[in-house]
Amino acid sequence: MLPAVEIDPLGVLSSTRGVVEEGEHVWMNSEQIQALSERWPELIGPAGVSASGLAAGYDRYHFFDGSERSVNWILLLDALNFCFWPEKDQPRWGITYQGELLNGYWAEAAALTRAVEEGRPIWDAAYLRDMSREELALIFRSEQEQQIPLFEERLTHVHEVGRVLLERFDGQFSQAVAQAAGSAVRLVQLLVEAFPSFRDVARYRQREVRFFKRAQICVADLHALFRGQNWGAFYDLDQLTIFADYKLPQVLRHFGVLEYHPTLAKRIDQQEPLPAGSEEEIEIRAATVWACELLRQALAARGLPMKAIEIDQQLWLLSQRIPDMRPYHRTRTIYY
Ligand SMILES: Nc1nc2c(c(CN[C@H]3C=C[C@H](O)[C@@H]3O)cn2[C@@H]2O[C@H](COP(=O)(O)O)[C@@H](O)[C@H]2O)c(=O)[nH]1
Repeated sequence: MLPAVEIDPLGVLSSTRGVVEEGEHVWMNSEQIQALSERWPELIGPAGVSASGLAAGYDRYHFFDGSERSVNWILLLDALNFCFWPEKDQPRWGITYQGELLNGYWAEAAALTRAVEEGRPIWDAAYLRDMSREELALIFRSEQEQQIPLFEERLTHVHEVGRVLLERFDGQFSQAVAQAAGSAVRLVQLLVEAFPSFRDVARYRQREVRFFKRAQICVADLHALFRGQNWGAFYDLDQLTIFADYKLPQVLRHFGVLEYHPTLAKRIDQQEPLPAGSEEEIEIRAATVWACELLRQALAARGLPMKAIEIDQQLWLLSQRIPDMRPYHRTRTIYY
């Protein structure tokens, strides 16, 4: 049985609880959660993330000028922050930035930083609303000739961000942040209500299941890049959950925290596509949310209180450094 959770205003923990309890394809291993909580200090090390919430050195891929332009830039970053992996046996999409070959999320952030440096006003709502296919292709251009996956969906998201910003927030996401009045939960709810592409909600056996991954990470990124100041200041970040992407389940499985039914494990290890909305996909994401909640409780019990978003960041950065993990699940989706 899963423990009770006092506060869950977004309804992510409560809506995923049933999936974890009924799931038949994915399990959590409580001994391995305990073991991971005991290894945590040695794994994460004293460094961990720098005070800014951004791991040292990653700032260079993120445009930041402290103005409302940065607030719009972060919204765009997370409107496009999904699905960077190629078709089976194809090379990954990536870009060369400042002489460094980047792929995945880092390539996305760097491409959007490169765009600003090249004079493309991607922080301007009208420019986003009217962006051409050719312009977006230039923004994500790759020397390796690979096209970023789900290009058309990304163009749709760019237009949506511009249009909704102009319709609802006078072109400035900072106005939405101001309306949230310091509440991360409120801003997540605003994002999900106003921007359809952020409405990361699934259905599992006739029930609604909420993950809100890109809405939650957008708020966490605002907090990190603004170092908790002005548009990055929130009083209830402890009420956010981890962000159910494809790297966290991969690293949790690596530590034996998540276990997959042999049939599912085989499909994932052979990089077979896992349909969006399938029971297996939803069970992987729900178990990821709950495994991190149990890890958070185990860490707190050992005198290591951490927010879910801090556990998320540490696990994700760790997942970027561990070589030769078994593949992550391949669900072609705009949600993560
Ligand atoms: N759960 C969680 N998922 C995260 C992130 C990030 C980057 N954010 C941090 C980076 C710098 C700052 O510290 C930000 O906080 C990207 N992703 C997801 O990973 C996937 C990309 O993986 P790969 O293909 O290997 O690049 C994709 O689903 C993407 O949406 C996170 O932090 N947590």
